Amino acid sequence: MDKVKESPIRDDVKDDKWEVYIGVAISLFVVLLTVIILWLWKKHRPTRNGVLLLGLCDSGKTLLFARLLHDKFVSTYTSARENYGEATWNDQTVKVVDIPGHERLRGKFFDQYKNIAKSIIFVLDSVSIQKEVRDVAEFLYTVLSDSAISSTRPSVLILCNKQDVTMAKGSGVVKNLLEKEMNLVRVTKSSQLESTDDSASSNTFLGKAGKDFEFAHLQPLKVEFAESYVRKLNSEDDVDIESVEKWLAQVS
Ligand SMILES: Nc1nc2c(ncn2[C@@H]2O[C@H](COP(=O)(O)OP(=O)(O)OP(=O)(O)O)[C@@H](O)[C@H]2O)c(=O)[nH]1
Repeated sequence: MDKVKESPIRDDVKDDKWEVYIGVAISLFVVLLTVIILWLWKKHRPTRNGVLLLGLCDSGKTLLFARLLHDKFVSTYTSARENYGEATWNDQTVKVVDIPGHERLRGKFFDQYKNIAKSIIFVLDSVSIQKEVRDVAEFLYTVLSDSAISSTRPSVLILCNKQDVTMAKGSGVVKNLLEKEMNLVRVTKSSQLESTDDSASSNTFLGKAGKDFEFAHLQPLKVEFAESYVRKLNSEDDVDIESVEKWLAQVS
């Protein structure tokens, strides 16, 4: 009887099959690993649904916070820590954080919450703005030039508060005052950076080099201005925060 000769190709075919199986298994493993890594990254990534209330001491942040969240007047004192609460605008639940204005505290709390900022309300006292313009501009410059802010670009509202007081400056005047002062602050900050050769600085240059500072030059970071009062001198329950509520509904 003739012996059936085994084809030498058979082993090669078997080997090829195994290679295909191993290839498919490796591909599946890589896909699965990618899905797991993406899922873990998404789970641990901070959700940007925060509204940060920033500004100097006594600008009215805590009163605004109480109005927005509880629709009531509260007696306030200089905040030593943040106030935190949740509110809903446009069917979106957002975290509202009132950051203390004190110079020694605001940096720490801003750093803690800046990564969740979807929007920032920078509250200022429109009565004392002329006197405080340097401090306001310096803090505002620090906030807007922070690398976390320039990369995530939250919507920014500069709220000219205390409009119930006759001496209060309107938002147009405040904007002009701030643009002039931001120009000076930018020169100081830039020369400070040059003299320290701080190449690791996390702050960005604001506006257009060689041109006077304008908020419009910060695009695509959008900075808007509005007016409000969260109480009247002799009437705690007379408020006007319509501009803020409209803006929040727009940006939430
Ligand atoms: N007339 C008037 N007074 C205001 C207004 N908003 C706040 N105030 C008063 O300003 C003072 C400071 O208000 P707060 O809300 O505590 O200020 P803040 O910005 O939270 O201050 P810090 O906690 O120190 O950062 C309080 O006496 C308020 O009653 C306003 O719109 N009009």
